[in-house]
Amino acid sequence: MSLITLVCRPRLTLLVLHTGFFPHQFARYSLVGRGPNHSTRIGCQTSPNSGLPFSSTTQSRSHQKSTAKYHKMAMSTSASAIPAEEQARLVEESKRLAAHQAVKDHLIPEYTRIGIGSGSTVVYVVEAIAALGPGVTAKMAFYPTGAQSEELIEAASLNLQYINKLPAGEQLDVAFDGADEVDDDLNLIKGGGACLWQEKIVAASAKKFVCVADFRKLSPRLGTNWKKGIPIEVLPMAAPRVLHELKQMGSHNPRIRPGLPGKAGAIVTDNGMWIIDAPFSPLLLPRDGESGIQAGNGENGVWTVDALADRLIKIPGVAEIGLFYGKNGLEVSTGAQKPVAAYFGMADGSIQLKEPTAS
Ligand SMILES: O=C[C@H](O)[C@H](O)[C@H](O)COP(=O)(O)O
Repeated sequence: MSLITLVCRPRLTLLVLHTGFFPHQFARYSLVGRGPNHSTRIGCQTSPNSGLPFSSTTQSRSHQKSTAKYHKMAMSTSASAIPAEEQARLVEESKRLAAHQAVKDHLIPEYTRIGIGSGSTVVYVVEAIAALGPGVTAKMAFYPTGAQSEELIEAASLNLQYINKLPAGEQLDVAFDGADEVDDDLNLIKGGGACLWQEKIVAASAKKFVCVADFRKLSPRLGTNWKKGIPIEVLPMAAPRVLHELKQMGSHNPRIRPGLPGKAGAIVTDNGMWIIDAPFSPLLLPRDGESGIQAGNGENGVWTVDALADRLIKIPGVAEIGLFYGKNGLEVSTGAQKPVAAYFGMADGSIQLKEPTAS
């Protein structure tokens, strides 16, 4: 890979790179800085993402200038214009591109403890790590977030270790994971593949959590592109009363996720729980509440991410929720749920990187 251009401004850095993944075109790598005011046991599955549109044209105003390229890409890849096979290929290449760049940027050879998330994008994270060879990886231990990532680690002949063996008070150096949707504040929806509880434990155990995704996951607000609802891991015996409470909170048609076609009845997670998918109207960002607008506390079904997450986790019977919110690892030394960086492979072969900026 050869660096062609490097431009740095206070909140915007643009790197233009060639990559080997898209030999037919230049792959661009853009870093978008954000201002504070911008806008049968099935266990973990690879998330089908059928609820996502192939292309997304939604971006906050503050991102319009820096993501003009993104709009161009989205228009040129409308679902009707591109055959399904080509769409699938572009999505897979986008995932691979994001994953390889994230590993290149964040897997420092001196690291010894690495968290590996779940889903179809993480497959390329493991691919990129394995490609580094035993000379780099032999002294590293890899911590899975469920049965699927455990298999990925073993299949790549990487050293498997478990989070319950992490000495108290110590942290992973980095954790990589996918997401179903990522908003302007780097809040995430996760759990589309029925993994979320172990993912949250591993992400919160890492000094830095890095998210990898394809362009369909990029969204100004959670619930804009991902319409299936917020995945909530629940104790099976509590499911009926959790459903009732979710409806009272304004969720539109929350449902227990079925295990079909693989399993009749409810899907069962790696932790023996069920998943409820609870759709809400697109969630506001915390600043909407702070700006004096009377919204975000559930009145008329309108929630901010933080208010909804705080409320959901308190429902008796809820084990964990698929909202990753609050602080990131740059803001707190332990327990952060939000990523310090999110890499999006774009359909035109570029990479968009979202990072928090100091306020
Ligand atoms: O439950 C699944 C996990 O949260 C995944 O990380 C998430 O669904 C994204 O999966 P994928 O990379 O397959 O889109």
